[in-house]
Amino acid sequence: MQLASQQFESKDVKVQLLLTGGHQYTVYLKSDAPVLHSLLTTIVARAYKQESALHTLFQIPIDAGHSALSFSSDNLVGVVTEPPIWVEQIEDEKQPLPSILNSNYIQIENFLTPEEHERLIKYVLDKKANFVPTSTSSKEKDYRRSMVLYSFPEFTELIVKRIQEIIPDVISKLGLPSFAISQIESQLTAHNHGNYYKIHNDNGSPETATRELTYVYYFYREPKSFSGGELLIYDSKIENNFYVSAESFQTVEPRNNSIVFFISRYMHEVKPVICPSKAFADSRFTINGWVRRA
Ligand SMILES: O=C(O)CCC(=O)C(=O)O
Ligand SMILES: [Fe+2]
Repeated sequence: MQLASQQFESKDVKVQLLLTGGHQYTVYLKSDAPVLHSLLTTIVARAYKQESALHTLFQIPIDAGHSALSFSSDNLVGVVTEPPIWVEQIEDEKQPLPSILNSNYIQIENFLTPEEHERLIKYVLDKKANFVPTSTSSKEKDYRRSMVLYSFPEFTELIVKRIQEIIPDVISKLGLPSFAISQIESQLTAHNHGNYYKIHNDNGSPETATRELTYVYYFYREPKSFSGGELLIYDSKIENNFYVSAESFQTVEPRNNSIVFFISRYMHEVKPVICPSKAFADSRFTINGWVRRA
């Protein structure tokens, strides 16, 4: 806060000081006297509840300098000036906007060997008939559209083993304190034309509360026959002492044979996939799941 008193020539001002307890004193000050400026500043500071500005000792000469009027700024309630002195309040530069915490994620390329990747593609094409439509825990309609394969034992073990190998490094790169892992869950999804998953987090229900990290391994047949399907991970901001999702986000490209890790409580969404052929084999595939803490 600043104070801008009008620019005027120095002249005598009759100043009535209103103090706590109903005390009043009248003093005469020059309009450009620093003490007059301090008196007015104190009133403005009180209006803005700036406690730090409210602990000044005022000492004002009275009786032509034969006496001194001393009081603490805490006791100053008001100031009457004659002629009037209007105080213009200039607010400081705008309060900084609530700080945005950029979401942190890591994406690791070439997660599986080319042979494993190829075997996996063959495998999902074989299992097409076992995929079922996805749902969400809230069962909300039109919130999520994709297909999922819940059982794929031939690959679960491989994926979980690979994740276990790198997880300490992932946790440290994400800047998280290490935690004891109880379980690594996995599912296999296919997003085809028009499929998506609207904004959600992965640990918002009692059954999912121990999910600490989400991972998504992306794979598809080359040449790539879809576009879209980006994963948006929303940043956070503090509102009323709570972390809430911000409007800004990080965009993750679902790159073939890459795996992404992020904190399960982050809000995220999958943008609609455009897959002109609509062929299952051209889908955006994932093996994704969650690392649970003990
Ligand atoms: O497919 C993705 O990129 C993310 C999927 C997802 O958010 C989920 O299954 O919870
Ligand atoms: Fe998710």
